[in-house]
Amino acid sequence: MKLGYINYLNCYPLYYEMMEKRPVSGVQLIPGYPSELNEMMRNEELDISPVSSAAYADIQDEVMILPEFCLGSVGYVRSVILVSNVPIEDLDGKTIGLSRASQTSVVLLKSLLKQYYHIDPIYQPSDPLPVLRDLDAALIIGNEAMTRNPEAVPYVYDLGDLWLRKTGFPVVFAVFVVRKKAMREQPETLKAIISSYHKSLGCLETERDIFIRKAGEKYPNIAYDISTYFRLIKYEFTQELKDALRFYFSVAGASGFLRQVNTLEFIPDSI
Ligand SMILES: C=C(O[C@@H]1C=C(C(=O)O)C=C[C@H]1O)C(=O)O
Repeated sequence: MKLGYINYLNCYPLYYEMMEKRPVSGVQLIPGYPSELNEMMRNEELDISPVSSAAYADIQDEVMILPEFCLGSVGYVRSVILVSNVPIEDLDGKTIGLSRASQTSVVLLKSLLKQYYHIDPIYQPSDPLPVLRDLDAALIIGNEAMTRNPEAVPYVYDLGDLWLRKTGFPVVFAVFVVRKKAMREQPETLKAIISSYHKSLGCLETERDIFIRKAGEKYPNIAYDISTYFRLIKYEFTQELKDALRFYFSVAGASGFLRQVNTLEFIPDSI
């Protein structure tokens, strides 16, 4: 089975067990930016992967969602930010760079600015770590949002925090999906991956110090406290986060930024 891995600190807690301790037999790990994994999932090059929640709208007919895991935040997340040379209210008609690594946060930012700020900026794709000199503002996600950046920026907005304050909802940035075909053909491998994710999250509690140290060794450029970050990211796909995801899809669908998602299709208990 080909299993995607978001090559960011945020995904590490679910993969610690299989990357640092016991590989899951029959599984080939494919690392990438979220947008790359989204694309590979669309092209049937991956069987199971975290994907941007926004990408689920495109592939909803071919996949099912793992009901227990997600990458989310209730408010402040730290790794999804809008950096800007002007206050957010003044971005009408201004140019905003959008990290090519992202899909969920791109749609989230566009929905927020359209529906809640009533402003209409010019968007352009940008490198994951953009040069702000050529832009008025930029959306940055993942590790790139947490590396020490020598460029001083007057305004930094945390999009998890902003979304909660404007809408009252948390954010689910990524969901874990499996192709229906792979689920039918290799249920045992799927179960082994799910079990490894559970064990991994268990290790985050039982051997926290070594876990955090290894995460820091894998991603040495992170400028923030990793232990705190692993508390900000929500890995358990709670009912509150499922409702938040439905809300996100309703806003993004109504804004015309995503295909409508009417139901979240989860894998059955009896795989
Ligand atoms: C919290 C994050 O969530 C992410 C944001 C994503 C997106 O915007 O499409 C996708 C996966 C996650 O990596 C982050 O990148 O820091």
